[in-house]
Amino acid sequence: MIEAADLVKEFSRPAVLPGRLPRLRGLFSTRREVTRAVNGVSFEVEPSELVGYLGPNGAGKSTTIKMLTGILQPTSGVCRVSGLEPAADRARNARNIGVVFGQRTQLWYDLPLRDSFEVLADLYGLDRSTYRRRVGLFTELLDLSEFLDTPVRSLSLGQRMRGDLVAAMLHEPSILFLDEPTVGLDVVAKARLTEFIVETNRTDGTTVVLTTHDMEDVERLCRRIIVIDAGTVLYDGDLTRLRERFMPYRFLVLTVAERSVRRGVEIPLATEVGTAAVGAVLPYPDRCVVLRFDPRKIATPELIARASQVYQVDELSIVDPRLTDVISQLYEGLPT
Ligand SMILES: Nc1ncnc2c1ncn2[C@@H]1O[C@H](COP(=O)(O)OP(=O)(O)OP(=O)(O)O)[C@@H](O)[C@H]1O
Repeated sequence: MIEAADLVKEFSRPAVLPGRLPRLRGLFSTRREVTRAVNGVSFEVEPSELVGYLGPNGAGKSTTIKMLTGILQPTSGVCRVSGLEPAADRARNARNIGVVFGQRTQLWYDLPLRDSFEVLADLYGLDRSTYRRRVGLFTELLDLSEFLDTPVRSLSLGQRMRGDLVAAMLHEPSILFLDEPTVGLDVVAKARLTEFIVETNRTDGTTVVLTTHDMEDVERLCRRIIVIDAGTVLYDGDLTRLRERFMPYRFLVLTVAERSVRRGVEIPLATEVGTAAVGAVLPYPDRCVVLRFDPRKIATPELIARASQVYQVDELSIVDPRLTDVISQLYEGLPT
């Protein structure tokens, strides 16, 4: 469905010259500085996949998305989306894809939301019955009825994002590119949006490429992630396997009756760590014991049984390392 093969994008701009009045001198210089934003990225996305495209600031995520949507022409390499070359076949590509850039809107600020949808429906040549069916469906799923007639400039960020999603999906695209769709949204708005994305992917089989810094979104939505840094792919695969490779342990979090119930018994294959390692997970940190263990070396029930011999346990839970920490580890290239 989507194919990127050795994709490269360079940006070139006039060099900043040293010395006095650099900007003025730059006007008369032919020297240019080149930034290689995407540096040989290759991947494939199958129909109906929901893939997270992750990376730190400036990694080249948006630049990749812009090449796949036809906004930018690659410097070299090839990309194909539903068999089309996006930059060369922009109009046809636009019929197959929906795009949301969270930082920008494709709606018209002065028009009520409904009128923006009408304009887009005309642009896509949707017949009236399809248009009505789609807007009806989205109005219900995303709860738009209260603000359909409100000018876009007066919408809250969450309402505007919901409007942008509908705008991207009116023409029933088979592929959705979402570039930070939940940035700045509160938890309720975020949950509504992510549910909608999951539902669209599941029921319509829409292929989704999602760029985000929000690891909660990633955990909720994606089984597969592609991680890039400095324009190069660092990891492409299953989220579970990423955890296994970079942080192959889990935490057993215990609330104990008293901190002093140790009876000098060792718990092999588990290390006691501070709550900071898993975040403050319990309301009584002074009675909280956190054991780090490798589930490949000791089965969780066995560890729990052993821990119960050492501590008088009131409550327990198993916590995985935070995805943020796993990804940071990946950026640093330090498998444990
Ligand atoms: N139009 C442009 N002209 C020059 N350099 C650019 C341009 N667009 C992006 N870049 C540079 O390319 C690199 C990658 O930028 P890009 O926006 O793709 O990163 P990103 O991974 O989406 O980052 P973020 O998470 O901050 O949005 C950065 O160094 C950026 O400064």
